[in-house]
Amino acid sequence: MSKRVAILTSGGDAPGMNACIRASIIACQKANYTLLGYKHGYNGLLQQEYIPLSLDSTHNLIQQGGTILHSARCKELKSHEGIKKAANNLMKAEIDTLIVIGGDGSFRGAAEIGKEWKGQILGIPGTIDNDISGTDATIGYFTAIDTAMSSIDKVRDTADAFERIFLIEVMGRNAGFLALNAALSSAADYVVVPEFFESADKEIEKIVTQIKAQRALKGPVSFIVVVAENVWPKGLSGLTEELMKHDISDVRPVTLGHVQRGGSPVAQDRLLATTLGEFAISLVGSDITNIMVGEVNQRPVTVPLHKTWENTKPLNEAHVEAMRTLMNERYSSW
Ligand SMILES: Nc1ncnc2c1ncn2[C@@H]1O[C@H](COP(=O)(O)OP(=O)(O)O)[C@@H](O)[C@H]1O
Ligand SMILES: O=P(O)(O)OC[C@H]1O[C@](O)(COP(=O)(O)O)[C@@H](O)[C@@H]1O
Repeated sequence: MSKRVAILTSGGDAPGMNACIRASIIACQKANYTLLGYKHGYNGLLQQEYIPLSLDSTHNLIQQGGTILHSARCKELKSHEGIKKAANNLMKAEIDTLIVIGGDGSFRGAAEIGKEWKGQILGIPGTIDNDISGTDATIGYFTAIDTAMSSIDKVRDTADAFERIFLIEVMGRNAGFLALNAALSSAADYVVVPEFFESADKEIEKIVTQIKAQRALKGPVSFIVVVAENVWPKGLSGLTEELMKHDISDVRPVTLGHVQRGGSPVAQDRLLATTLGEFAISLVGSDITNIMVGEVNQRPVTVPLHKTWENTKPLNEAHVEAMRTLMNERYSSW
């Protein structure tokens, strides 16, 4: 039976969102569903700002970063009036299924809409932070690791030339996935992640121990500390001040910033986005609702929306072990 499906991208944009939209368009066309795209995240839903999405939109889309539907954060949806308006607009537009590509905040919004609207709601995880429980990875995460890694490689060149200490801030909101994996893949010397951060005092002792031990062994060489955002009190300037108190100066801070959200998606993000987009459309019309589609051990799964934020996703254990041996505790036994 023909269905009217609406899709939107919400919260921080992530490379691969377009690949997911493309897969959804093609799968809808094959199933003979009408697909509409709400623009500007939930703002478009509240303003009834939508466009038809057809095969005309899919050409050269898989490789484009950002999102052709645009994204936004939407304060109004956090109020009960906003939720009611969204539900009402979905009813007026005769939508059967709403697909939300976004992070945990966007899923909270979707779950609230689900309390007021009887249609089907499907979430697809799209965020560079990878901080969503129930899926091994989120769309955009792999590209962001790559972008951060190649930026750190470049900083390493000048760090080596001057034998300097660099502090590099990586995004991730309140999670350390991006920082840890960018640090491991760029052979950084130390990484500060929220999952293991106890206090600035304890952490600074560990960092200084590693820097001094490394220098005692090798002489003046470069040292790269990757720091997850929102962890160190007063950020990189706070950490620079702490290092100066330990007689470590000539430190340079680098904040990678929003460059980490851009760029053409790498193959892993395109594959994840494509399979999740196709899988979501295969569920349209079923009685599965208020769920996120995800991937665990390379298989598609469905997860109740509330579990995506209620459960905390742990860092990969093997990555944590590698972090200890190769970075944070490398010189502990010297
Ligand atoms: N508790 C909530 N109730 C309703 N809507 C929410 C809630 N939390 C977030 N949202 C909506 O989702 C949008 C995106 O959330 P945000 O946390 O900024 O990004 P992300 O989805 O990437 O985590 C918010 O701007 C808001 O419109
Ligand atoms: O784009 P803004 O509003 O500056 O937000 C920055 C935040 O967005 C992100 O890039 C992505 O986070 P979300 O996917 O949760 O929106 C975070 O890593 C960062 O903390």
